Amino acid sequence: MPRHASPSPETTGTHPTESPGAVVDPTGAPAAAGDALHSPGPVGDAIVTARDLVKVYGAGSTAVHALRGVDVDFARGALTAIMGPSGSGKSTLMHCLAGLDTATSGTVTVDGQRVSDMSQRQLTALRRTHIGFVFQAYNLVPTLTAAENITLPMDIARAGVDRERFDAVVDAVDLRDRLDHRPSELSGGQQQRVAVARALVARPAVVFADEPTGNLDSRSAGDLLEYLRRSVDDLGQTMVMVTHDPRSAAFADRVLFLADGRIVGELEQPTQTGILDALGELTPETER
Ligand SMILES: Nc1ncnc2c1ncn2[C@@H]1O[C@H](COP(=O)(O)OP(=O)(O)OP(=O)(O)O)[C@@H](O)[C@H]1O
Repeated sequence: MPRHASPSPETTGTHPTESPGAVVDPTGAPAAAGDALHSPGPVGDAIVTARDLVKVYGAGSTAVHALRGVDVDFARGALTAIMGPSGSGKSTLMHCLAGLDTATSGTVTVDGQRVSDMSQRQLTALRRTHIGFVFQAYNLVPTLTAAENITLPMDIARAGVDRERFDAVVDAVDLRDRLDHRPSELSGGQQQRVAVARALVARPAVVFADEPTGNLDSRSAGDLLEYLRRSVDDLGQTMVMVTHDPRSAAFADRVLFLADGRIVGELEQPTQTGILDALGELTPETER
């Protein structure tokens, strides 16, 4: 769902800060910003879904209820941000959606495949073929060039590299003139762009990004977010990004808010101001 025809200045994200995104109510009608957060409604053409997802770490009196029955859909070809206070369950949700962790109960479906029923072996195959990952640390191999790092997962899997896709991805993240460089010859932002290209090149159904700009300075972070946005708009890539940063989240089509293991609301077409207002509603005054 391309909607950012021309990226706006990096300092404000792609949405104007002056007009907050609307908080969506359960009937689907946009409500005025500042209203209480409401549960998200259904999403058409969802590529990732979770139903009544529960994750409990430990047992008995020390049990931690990280997810308390999450129902959520992620739309195909959209960039969705997940936000919420520390400990609200963002990483746990992402790990369960991506097959990196197993939920205690509930179901996860990725691209028509029921992740929650899979064996470890099937999960490994799913992650390799259907899911791309971008983490805070770039995790590049220092002895390989940018091009070799991008195709490494496919080389390991002995899968042929689709040159057309490779070119489209390299252009989307603007790495054409850096392909022969090793990571030590690249800036942090360029290294993360290599990591993004590596995540995208196998045409995954969905890319999960965990604080992808966490190691970058403000300018490089803004650039990276533009490239992530372009990957969604130009390549139709579905992307889910966990972030603490309202500026990063403002690049998304939709922001989901977690609190205490539950999805407590969402913003569509979010702005930084709308996100800050929503976070203010969720975060106890003592933690602000
Ligand atoms: N392996 C684990 N064992 C026990 N408890 C865990 C484990 N992983 C996470 N938790 C707990 O589950 C809850 C949710 O953690 P999670 O990391 O998903 O939150 P988060 O929203 O990603 O937090 P942050 O923003 O600080 O990264 C927290 O109370 C956390 O302490």
